[in-house]
Formats: sequence, structure tokens, C-alpha cells
Amino acid sequence: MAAISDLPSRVKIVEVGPRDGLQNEKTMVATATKVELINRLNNAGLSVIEATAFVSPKWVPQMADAPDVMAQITRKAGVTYPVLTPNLKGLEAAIASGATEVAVFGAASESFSQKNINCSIAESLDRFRPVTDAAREAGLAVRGYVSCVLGCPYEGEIAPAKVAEVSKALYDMGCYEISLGDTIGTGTPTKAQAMIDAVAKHVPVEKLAAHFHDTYGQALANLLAVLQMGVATIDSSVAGLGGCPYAKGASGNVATEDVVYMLNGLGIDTGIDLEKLAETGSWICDQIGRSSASKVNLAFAAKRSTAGE
Ligand SMILES: CC(C)(COP(=O)([O-])OP(=O)([O-])OC[C@H]1O[C@@H](n2cnc3c(N)ncnc32)[C@H](O)[C@@H]1OP(=O)([O-])[O-])[C@@H](O)C(=O)NCCC(=O)NCCSC(=O)C[C@@](C)(O)CC(=O)[O-]
Repeated sequence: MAAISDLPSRVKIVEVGPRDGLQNEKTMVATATKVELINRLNNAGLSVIEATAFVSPKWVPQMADAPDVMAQITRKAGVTYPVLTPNLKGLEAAIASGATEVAVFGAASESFSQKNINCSIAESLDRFRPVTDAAREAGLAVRGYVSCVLGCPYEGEIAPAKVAEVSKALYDMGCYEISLGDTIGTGTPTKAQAMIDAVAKHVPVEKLAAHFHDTYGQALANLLAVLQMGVATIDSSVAGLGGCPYAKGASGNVATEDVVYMLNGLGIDTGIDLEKLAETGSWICDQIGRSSASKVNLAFAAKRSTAGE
């Protein structure tokens, strides 16, 4: 394991705020607001922005405007805008919208799989295979998510071996990256390391992403723990927005502002303008009437208001 002084020199941040951050909002967020959020994140230097989800609007009404979001964002060269696609119907719509990267999303918990995508883990993998094949044939990159890697809201503890099994299945079917979701944010650093250790026996560690929710305030500690094992891709959400429609009480992802601040302090380059990012976090919180879950965001906002006095 690397020492704290021996971490990756560059970390890729996958901003999931426009999708994971907003999908749980009960009041419909205007398409124009979603589009402006993505454009602002672009301007802050984010190079991977998960834009929306081509899922059933009956299951997640907030994502019903996925085609409009994709049509209206200003796409920048070198920036990717992945979208979720649970099945072929979603993939077809994603391709029609001009998506270049999609994600399938499974779980390491049978109960969560049923609640989230209405099928067992085995059925989900059978459903993802044609999606992955068709996406790759069409020249799209495919990411694979595994939820509940450090605990399930319905089943409690999840065995690292189960996480490894689902991760391997997704990797073997052609997902270029496996994002490991601590959906309910119950993980702690040694548990996170044990989970990565189990998965990395089957999927190269450089192909893994950490997608940690911050319900118990452990996400940054868990991230530092897995960075030390070679994980160099982090999913995060501006202002820590979000939760999961099928994991009651779960907080949003770790805040992007907090991750960037920590990485800056560790001397790790992300290419992100933290000032602009924090302004974006404050802006979206104002738009949807939420307070920021990011400590760094709040500190920057306090500094801005003091400077303006
Ligand atoms: C997978 C299904 C579709 C199965 O849902 P189902 O009800 O079993 O599917 P179905 O095939 O029977 O279709 C039901 C209806 O949905 C329509 N439909 C079917 N598919 C689509 C589609 N792609 N786009 C638009 N519409 C669709 C379909 O046409 C039909 O419409 P009807 O005939 O009744 O009018 C559903 O369960 C679903 O959409 N689930 C998505 C749930 C979701 O988005 N959850 C949040 C994202 S996952 C997450 O947040 C975790 C993650 C990734 O962040 C990592 C972590 O933190 O752990």
C-alpha cells in the first residue's frame, strides 16, 4: 500500500451531480437549470460530467427530460457526458441523443437490485450484456456501476466477494471502468480497503472508481484509504447533492468541492478551478432551495460574503 506521500499524481473526477445529485429531488428541476448546471461545471474544469439518466420516468420522474438535457447542453471538446442506461430502450434513446458514453448499473445486493431495477442480480447481468454489446458496437464507452459495495439498506452487510463477483462480470462484459458505490455511506476506511482488495483481485485497480456517499461523514476518509491502494477515479457531486430514491435516508455523494480541496492539499492535480466550482455549488443550492452539504463550499461562500462587506 502507498504511503500518504506516494499517491497517484493525477486523479480523474467524475461529476455526478446533475444525475445522482438531482435524481432524488421531489420538485421537478427545470431542464434549463440542469443544463446551466452542466455548463457551469464544464466552465469550472470538470472533464467528465454524468449528465442524466435514460431510465423509466415512472421510476425516476426527475430524469424524464433526459433527451432535452442532452440536446441543450453546450458540449466542449475533450469533455464526456455519460448517461445511465438500464436497458436497450435507454441505450437507443441515449444514442439518439448523441451520448458517447453510457453506464449500466447493477448491485451487490439482491434486495437493492430488485428495488432499483426490478430484477435479480443475475437477470440484471443478462440484461446488461446486450446493452454493453450494442453500445460498444455503436462506438460508445460503457461504464459499470455496482451499488451497495459497503452495505445495503435492506440486507445490511455485503460480502466483498459478492462485490468482486458482480464487478468482474461487468468488467468481463466490456465495461471499461467499474464504479463501486457505497450507496448508503456506511463504509469506514478499513472496510473500504478490504472491499477494494477483494475486487482488485479480479479487475485491475486502475479500472476502479470510488463512488462514496457521505451519510456518516466517512467519505473523504474512505477515499484517502482507497487512493492509497491505487484507485485514481473518484465520483462526486457538486455541493454533495443527492441521495438515492431506493435508499431512504442516504445522503448525497461526497461533495466535489471537498474532494478537490483534499486533493489540492495532497498535491494531486485535477485541473479543476475550485473557486468556480464552489460558486456553482452555491448557485445550484440556491436554485433548488437546498443548503450545501460541502464544508468547502460553505467556507468559500463565507469568504465571498466577507470580501463583499
Ligand atoms: C430498469 C427499469 C426500466 C425496469 O423497470 P420495469 O418496470 O421492470 O420495466 P419494463 O420494461 O416493464 O417497463 C416499464 C415501463 O417503463 C418504460 N421503460 C422501460 N425502460 C425505459 C427506459 N430506459 N426509458 C424510458 N422508459 C422506459 C417501459 O416502456 C414501460 O412503459 P409503459 O409501457 O408502462 O408505458 C426501471 O426499474 C428503471 O428505470 N429503474 C431505474 C432506477 C434508477 O434510475 N435508480 C437510480 C439510479 S442507480 C443509483 O442511483 C446508484 C448509483 C448508480 O448512483 C450508484 C450508487 O450510489 O450506488
